[in-house]
Amino acid sequence: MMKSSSTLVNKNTIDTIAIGGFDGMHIAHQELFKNLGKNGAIVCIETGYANLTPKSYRQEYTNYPIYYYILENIKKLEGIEFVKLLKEEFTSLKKIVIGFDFCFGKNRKYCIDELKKIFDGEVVVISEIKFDNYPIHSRHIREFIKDGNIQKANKFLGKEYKIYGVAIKGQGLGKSDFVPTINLRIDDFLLPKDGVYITKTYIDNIEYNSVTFIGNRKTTDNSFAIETHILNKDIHFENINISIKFIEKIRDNKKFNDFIELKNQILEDINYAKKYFY
Ligand SMILES: Cc1cc2nc3c(=O)[nH]c(=O)nc-3n(C[C@H](O)[C@H](O)[C@H](O)COP(=O)(O)O)c2cc1C
Ligand SMILES: Nc1ncnc2c1ncn2[C@@H]1O[C@H](COP(=O)(O)OP(=O)(O)O)[C@@H](O)[C@H]1O
Repeated sequence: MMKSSSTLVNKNTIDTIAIGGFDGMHIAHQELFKNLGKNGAIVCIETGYANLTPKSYRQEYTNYPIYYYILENIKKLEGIEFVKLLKEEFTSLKKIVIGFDFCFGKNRKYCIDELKKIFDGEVVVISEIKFDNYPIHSRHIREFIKDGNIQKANKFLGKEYKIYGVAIKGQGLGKSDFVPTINLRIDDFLLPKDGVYITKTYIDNIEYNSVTFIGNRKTTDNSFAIETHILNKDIHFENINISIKFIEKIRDNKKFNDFIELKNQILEDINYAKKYFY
């Protein structure tokens, strides 16, 4: 039932765990982790809809080992059964760190008070963390990203929003008629609103300044594309695994009357991004 992302840590030494979904590994999640001490671990409840840091991508944002429970497998457990499961998994467990709104088990009927009654160790409860008086939650961050409000999403995340994908073949028009681009296929990650963004692109762990287009190529073949143009470099790469960090939205997607108008706009986008970087 449980999958460990860390093979280096002996589970029996873990004395403190933080529990939650932790999609995004945002600022509030990091506040919980500050209470984990030197033998801590993170227990992720996988809901199946995590799309800010899906699957094991959460590990990039913490040095603590992460263990996963599939929600489907544990959601029917009574409180006592869930705590028993945790104690069996982590035989030295003494402390559980949760947020103010943590509930678990059958019909989510067990919350902080019940956990304190059932668990014979310490329960540390973190009160609601806010940014500029606005509560920080993954669902709010998803809305910011869907609105293209990347700067706000990044503030809540405490880092730049990053997605992973693979390079795929494009129309072959970029190089000849516009600017060269890497076309991407992205699975699992939430995509920002259609438009053009200032981004950083990572290939083989090398960071490149870039601009990224997301949307239907209304001016050419109308098909959906995610395309990145690397600034100031003609790159050749073998690795098809690519990641992109979003910094700021430049503009919405648009249909142009002809290729020349689109090319001029792309050159303007590039200049705008260059002003940010250089
Ligand atoms: C910075 C940038 C901005 C773009 N903006 C638009 C746009 O507003 N409307 C559009 O139809 N296509 C836009 N595109 C996509 C171009 O249509 C696309 O790069 C071109 O069709 C080449 O596609 P290919 O790489 O598959 O050959 C943009 C591309 C880049 C790199
Ligand atoms: N803004 C917050 N302040 C304090 N604790 C939080 C906050 N957001 C989440 N938590 C706690 O972090 C853990 C993971 O919560 P989760 O539900 O995955 O986060 P989110 O609410 O962002 O979706 C839970 O124990 C939860 O109570």
